[in-house]
Amino acid sequence: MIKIAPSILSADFARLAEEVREVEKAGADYIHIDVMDGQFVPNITMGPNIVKALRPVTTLPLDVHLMIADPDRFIGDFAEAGADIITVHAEACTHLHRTVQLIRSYGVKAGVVLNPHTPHEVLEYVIDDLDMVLLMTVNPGFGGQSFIREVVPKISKVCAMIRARGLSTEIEVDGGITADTIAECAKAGANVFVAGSAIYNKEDRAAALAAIREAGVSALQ
Ligand SMILES: O=C(CO)[C@H](O)[C@H](O)COP(=O)(O)O
Ligand SMILES: [Fe+2]
Repeated sequence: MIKIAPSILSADFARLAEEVREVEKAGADYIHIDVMDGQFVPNITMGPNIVKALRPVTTLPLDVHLMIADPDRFIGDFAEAGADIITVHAEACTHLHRTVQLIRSYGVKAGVVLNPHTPHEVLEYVIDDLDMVLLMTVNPGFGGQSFIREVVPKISKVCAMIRARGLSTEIEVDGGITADTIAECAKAGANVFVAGSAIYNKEDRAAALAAIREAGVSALQ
């Protein structure tokens, strides 16, 4: 099954509620919220206040991607603001296992994100506790970057790891996902696709979302 998670990073921030409602109406599965701190990544975006403001706007799961150093400091704030899924970068956590347990302690789904250069083996001792693995297909920090194709074999490796253990962990990919790049990710085993600029930079967001989903679905047929 293909799930599409529009990233509001490329939405019009002055009309955020309408922008979220528009993609919900267009059939989005998750709302992807990119949190950047100007330290782990060279950009600053949104905090728990935005998650809290958007919580009553949509019934879709809020998929909160934390690109922040030492995320333990803010996990409680994002959980209380209404996040349904919180993903943290393995590269930003000194005690990744502890951080995963902290997310779960709030009853929130937990995910670990890997940068393009980070090997999948880092998941080995936490995978049993994860609801989601997020594989970056760009270096995090900005929307609208080009897809890094070298990550595709890592999708297959994570998929094999999950299947070997009989888990149902979701595999999300993020960065440069379009109707052209989704197919190879879907074939490799990803099932959740973040798309920011490929949806929000288009005039007809519903058509853009449908085209991306259709390309993913036909890749699996
Ligand atoms: O995490 C991110 C960047 O760090 C964003 O989710 C991602 O880049 C989405 O933007 P686009 O689809 O335009 O690449
Ligand atoms: Fe993201």
